[in-house]
Amino acid sequence: MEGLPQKLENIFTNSSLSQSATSLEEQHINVVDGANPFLSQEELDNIPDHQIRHVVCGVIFNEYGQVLVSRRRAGVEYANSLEFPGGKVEHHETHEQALLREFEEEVGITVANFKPIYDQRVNGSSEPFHIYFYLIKDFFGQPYGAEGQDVFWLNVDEIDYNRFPPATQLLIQNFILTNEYLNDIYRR
Ligand SMILES: Nc1nc2c([nH]c(=O)n2[C@H]2C[C@H](O)[C@@H](COP(=O)(O)OP(=O)(O)OP(=O)(O)O)O2)c(=O)[nH]1
Ligand SMILES: [Mg+2]
Repeated sequence: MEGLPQKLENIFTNSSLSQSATSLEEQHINVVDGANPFLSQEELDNIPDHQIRHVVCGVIFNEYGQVLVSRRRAGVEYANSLEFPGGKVEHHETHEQALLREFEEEVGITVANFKPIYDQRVNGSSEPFHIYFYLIKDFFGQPYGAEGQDVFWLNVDEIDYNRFPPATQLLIQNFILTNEYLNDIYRR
């Protein structure tokens, strides 16, 4: 793990999974009841790429190996759950442009140098979406809750993945807590 900051190296070698998942209700995460019918994974996969909404989210580490997290506000899908900053890609945008815009709008920083980590199609409450998570290797500025939301740096060993939406739980379990893969990406 040459080249990685010491703390980040520890994260990638010492992580373990001990918690078991609890339901969203038990976690007090509000799943909005929508009219969207539940689609099987096969049905989700059969939606043409240009007909499904794209969502991009960014995972950023600081020099202490902490990860940037914000809290979703009341009244939105997955209200009060934690999230990685990001949002919906607009029609004219690339994923990179959307990440740049979302990070400026939501946490007031300029981001650069993106590496894809993981993506998944999801049954949203109002429409299906395809969510893409990127590792963001560079950023400029000090993050803050630019939309009035809580934003904070979290030690990776303090992440409770139950507090995130389901797609993000999978990302955390498979690519952040147990991680050789992310380390590989980080070095590329
Ligand atoms: N930002 C973010 N969204 C996530 C995560 N996990 C997850 O399932 N989502 C879902 C929640 C939403 O249904 C969807 C889009 O995110 P969003 O609500 O942030 O979209 P946005 O910033 O464009 O917000 P808006 O303009 O629609 O209000 O992605 C995550 O880790 N971060
Ligand atoms: Mg957002």
